[in-house]
Amino acid sequence: MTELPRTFSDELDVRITDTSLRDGSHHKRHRFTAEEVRAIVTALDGAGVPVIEVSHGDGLGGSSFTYGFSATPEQELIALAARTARRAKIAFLVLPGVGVLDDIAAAQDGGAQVCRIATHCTEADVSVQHFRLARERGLETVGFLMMAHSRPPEELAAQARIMVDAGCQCVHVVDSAGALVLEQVADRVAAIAAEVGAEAQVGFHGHENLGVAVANSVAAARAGAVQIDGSARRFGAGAGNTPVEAFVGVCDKLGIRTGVDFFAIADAAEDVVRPAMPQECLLDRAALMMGYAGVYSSFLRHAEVQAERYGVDAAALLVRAGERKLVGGQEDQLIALALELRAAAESDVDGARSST
Ligand SMILES: CC[C@H](O)CC(=O)C(=O)O
Ligand SMILES: [Mn+2]
Repeated sequence: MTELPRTFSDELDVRITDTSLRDGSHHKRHRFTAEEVRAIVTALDGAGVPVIEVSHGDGLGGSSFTYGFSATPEQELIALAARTARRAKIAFLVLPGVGVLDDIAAAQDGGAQVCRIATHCTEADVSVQHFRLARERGLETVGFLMMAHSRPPEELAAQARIMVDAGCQCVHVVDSAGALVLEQVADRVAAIAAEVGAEAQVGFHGHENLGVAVANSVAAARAGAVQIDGSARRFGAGAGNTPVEAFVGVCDKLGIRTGVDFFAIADAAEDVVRPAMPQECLLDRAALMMGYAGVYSSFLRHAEVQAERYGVDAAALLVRAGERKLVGGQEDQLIALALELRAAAESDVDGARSST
């Protein structure tokens, strides 16, 4: 195995960020209560998870008609999480344009320490002022290159360079669609490490839509990623994220040190996180289609709503979204695609009638 860079401490090979209280927000339609956040932070922190991300699923400012309204204001949840955690750092996500600079300042005032800034993987330039502000304010910074399956490694590396020059301290390969498999992850991590590795870390954020999120996360670590995201019980969009408890168990067996207690995180996932989930994150047909066709995992709930409303199949709608290469922020185009599918189905019926 390639030796892992030891950038955090002599005791840690990879640093895990649990994102159930942010990516899980998509699955829960942004309905987290204060009590759930308190209980989950307490359990994850107790298990030794070093970073816990809390935000609306679409990041700061995401509570809206477009993405769905939060049941509890995210800044309240961030401040509550920061007061609750004894050891873990609290992270938040911001998508420039959805969240604004003032939102970053407010999250830090609430006690958050890690600012994660996400852009589509060809649009890193929109994050420059956000990284600058975050660094000026002394926040730790992470950059998310979302939908990373859609561009080749060298293009991602060029985008990573933009983020790092602006102040990003760790660039994540973000497999938003759960569409990457094994060496496709490793190649992307390695290309970014070759470009920015002397100045910044590389990380990986996986989704389970093709059932390989743990394996992908190991591939990322072996290629040089030192920050790995996951969610206890896979609580995330689509089929969910890399299950933290399984990843920790696999790392224990491979001698990759995460600092997380396997038995404690297994208990947290089962006894605390699962009860807060509306249902398990399923690797069902719709989720599989997202991995196969390369669709944003956060589109799943939106596709289900539009499929129901227009009487079309959610999996077929997601495949069409993949063909059209929709990106985050284009959720409303699912309505147009659902109408197209319905019109196609109606003309099939009319055609069948006129030929009988
Ligand atoms: C809409 C933001 C998105 O959920 C960020 C993320 O976790 C991903 O792209 O996978
Ligand atoms: Mn995600």
